[in-house]
Amino acid sequence: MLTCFQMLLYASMWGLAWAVIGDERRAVGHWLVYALGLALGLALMSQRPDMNVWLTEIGANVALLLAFICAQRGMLAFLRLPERTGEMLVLVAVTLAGMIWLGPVPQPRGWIHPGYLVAAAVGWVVLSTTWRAHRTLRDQFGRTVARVVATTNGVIGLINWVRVVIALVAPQNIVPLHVPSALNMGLVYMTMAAAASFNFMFLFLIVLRLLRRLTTLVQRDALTGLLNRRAMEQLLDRAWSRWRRLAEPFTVVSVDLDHFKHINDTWGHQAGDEVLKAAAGQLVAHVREVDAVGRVGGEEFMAVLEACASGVSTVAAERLRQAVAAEAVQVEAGVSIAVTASVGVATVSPGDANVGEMLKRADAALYRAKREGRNRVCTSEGEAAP
Ligand SMILES: Nc1nc2c(ncn2[C@@H]2O[C@H](COP(=O)(O)OP(=O)(O)OP(=O)(O)O)[C@@H](O)[C@H]2O)c(=O)[nH]1
Repeated sequence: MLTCFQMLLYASMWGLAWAVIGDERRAVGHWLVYALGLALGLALMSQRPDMNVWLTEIGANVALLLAFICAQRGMLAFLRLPERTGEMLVLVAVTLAGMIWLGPVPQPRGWIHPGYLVAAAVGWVVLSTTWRAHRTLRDQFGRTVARVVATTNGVIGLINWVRVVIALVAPQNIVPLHVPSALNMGLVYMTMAAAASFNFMFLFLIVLRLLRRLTTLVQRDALTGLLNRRAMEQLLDRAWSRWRRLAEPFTVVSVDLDHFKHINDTWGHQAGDEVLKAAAGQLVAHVREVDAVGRVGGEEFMAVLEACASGVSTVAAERLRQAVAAEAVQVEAGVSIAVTASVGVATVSPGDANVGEMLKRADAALYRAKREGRNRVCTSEGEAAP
């Protein structure tokens, strides 16, 4: 009954989550049914041998099997993996047929008991799903999380298979689940611990995913996926601190697309958006991994080049200008347009009192590039040949 109460607590937790977390409703719905199904199955089992034997034997076992299937389908839904519906339907049909054929057996006679049929099926569902989900879990949440889930699920699956093995090799040790025995108590505690771990782990993963989404919303530009102005400012502050402490130079490259208003006016806003995305892709593809690229205004981008002194900064900026100019963007079927960009470069210098002064120098260089004919790189010290 204690385990049943624990499951009802999880059910209320998932019920609450279902009401407030829109994006993960499918997975959360599965876990709500899982906790309710487990609570129902355990409640029915605890009524043995007083209640109807079909309900407490077959009914309870069916509830448990469906509950575990829901738990695993929830995991697959959460990871956006196929939910194996056909496979599960076959499994339920075969197990149900087997249980009905065996009929309710209130006093287990060795392995001849519907409960062991269900235990074998549950073990398979849990372990095979864990196997399938492991790599995706590791890719999305890292090794540690994947290991914790594999261990938790592994324990749940193995508990079920161990029950079947004990029933097969030492049937004399088996006493009905509602009768307290060392084996049964061990099973109950292990099940409680594994269930707690499973439920809290996935609640934690939902929160983690929401946090990641929020971070992305706060730091990324929705159109291009690049860092936004706020994220670039934070990044510049960190680069500035490194410069002050370690004298590690860095360079700011301001990139502004030329005549972008004309592109919008001629081909429409959507075509303009495509041009912005293409330029963003080109910029990201042409900086080093340690560098960062952001969209800091309508058609204005910025690259922060780490550990980059003035000698190489012009070469890097020129590479970015050429990369934008090299990409013809398709704005209509059969119509591609060339886009150019003006670029201003400033490398941090001992004369800068703060990062703002450095940015002003980069902006001044950019305006000079515009004034002097566009599609060129200007540095804050002097113009570089395009
Ligand atoms: N499609 C699209 N256009 C945008 C977006 N943000 C800003 N713009 C447009 O970008 C244009 C910028 O125009 P201007 O500042 O005159 O710059 P420009 O036409 O590139 O001229 P120069 O910089 O002098 O070469 C404006 O028409 C804005 O409406 C956006 O997210 N999508």
